[in-house]
Amino acid sequence: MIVDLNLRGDLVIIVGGGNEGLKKVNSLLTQECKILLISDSTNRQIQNYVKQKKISFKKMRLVNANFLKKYKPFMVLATTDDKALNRKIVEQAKSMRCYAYAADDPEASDFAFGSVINIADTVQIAISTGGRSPAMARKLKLQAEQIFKKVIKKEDIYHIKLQDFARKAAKYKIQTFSERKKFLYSVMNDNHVKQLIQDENLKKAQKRVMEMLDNLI
Ligand SMILES: C[C@@]1(CC(=O)O)c2cc3[nH]c(cc4nc(cc5[nH]c(cc(n2)[C@H]1CCC(=O)O)[C@@](C)(CC(=O)O)[C@@H]5CCC(=O)O)C(CC(=O)O)=C4CCC(=O)O)c(CCC(=O)O)c3CC(=O)O
Ligand SMILES: NC(=O)C1=CN([C@@H]2O[C@H](COP(=O)(O)OP(=O)(O)OC[C@H]3O[C@@H](n4cnc5c(N)ncnc54)[C@H](O)[C@@H]3O)[C@@H](O)[C@H]2O)C=CC1
Repeated sequence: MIVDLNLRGDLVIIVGGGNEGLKKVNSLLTQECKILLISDSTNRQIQNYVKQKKISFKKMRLVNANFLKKYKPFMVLATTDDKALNRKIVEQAKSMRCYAYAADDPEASDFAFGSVINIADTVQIAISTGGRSPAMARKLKLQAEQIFKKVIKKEDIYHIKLQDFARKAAKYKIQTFSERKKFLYSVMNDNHVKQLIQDENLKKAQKRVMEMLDNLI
């Protein structure tokens, strides 16, 4: 099952600062969570993230998973190249009731990563082969990316941003679900809104939404 996790404000610990550790940091950076990376060495990209204060870093050579007890993570990702250590980290994380993952151990992990197409940090499309072939998941992503980047247009991204605005305003001002739904579709199909979005004028489109909302009441 593919789900879109809400990690906002949560602590995620990544152990291992190599290729896999970096991939995981990159997936988490957009999620507004706190990221702590623990590793005895890192690469340049990770060092840049530390300098930019996007992640916290502890330089440490681990022999077991006892260090985890000091923290209250929501999720723990073991990405070292030491299988026995990764397994110990997963076991410790599970005993603390947090979500556990090891890059080299799909059986022991609570979840797997999909191959994700990210469009304007607004739409995410995940492809998974359920562990059958990560290489094919990547290949299909590259193929599908070409198509989705044509199908999902700049206007759609603006419409998503405007819908986000409109549904927050509607939740506050319109009492019933069916009326809110009708209103949101009317915003999507409104010719004036469509024109403003064509002109990339989100501010005026938001004003138009508020007018439409006022006209309802
Ligand atoms: C089960 C899963 C759990 C997980 O880690 O999440 C898993 C497990 C493992 N992958 C391994 C190897 C490779 N992984 C990739 C690539 C990706 N792997 C990803 C996900 C997943 N990998 C989950 C299943 C997803 C699914 O099935 O759809 C992607 C989609 C997302 C991501 O990693 O963020 C990302 C592409 C991202 C992108 O670019 O779009 C490549 C290809 C390459 O690098 O070019 C190879 C080499 C070729 C090959 O093996 O296919 C090994 C080591 C095996 C060994 O030692 O031989 C294990 C461990 C094992 O199987 O024991
Ligand atoms: N799930 C996936 O998609 C994939 C998984 N893998 C698996 O992921 C694992 C990691 O791969 P890479 O990141 O490429 O390896 P890597 O060698 O680039 O990185 C390993 C990192 O772990 C750190 N580390 C190792 N032992 C440590 C210890 N005792 N204490 C603290 N830090 C320690 C190292 O300093 C290094 O930063 C491998 O076991 C590999 O089989 C590899 C490719 C894809």
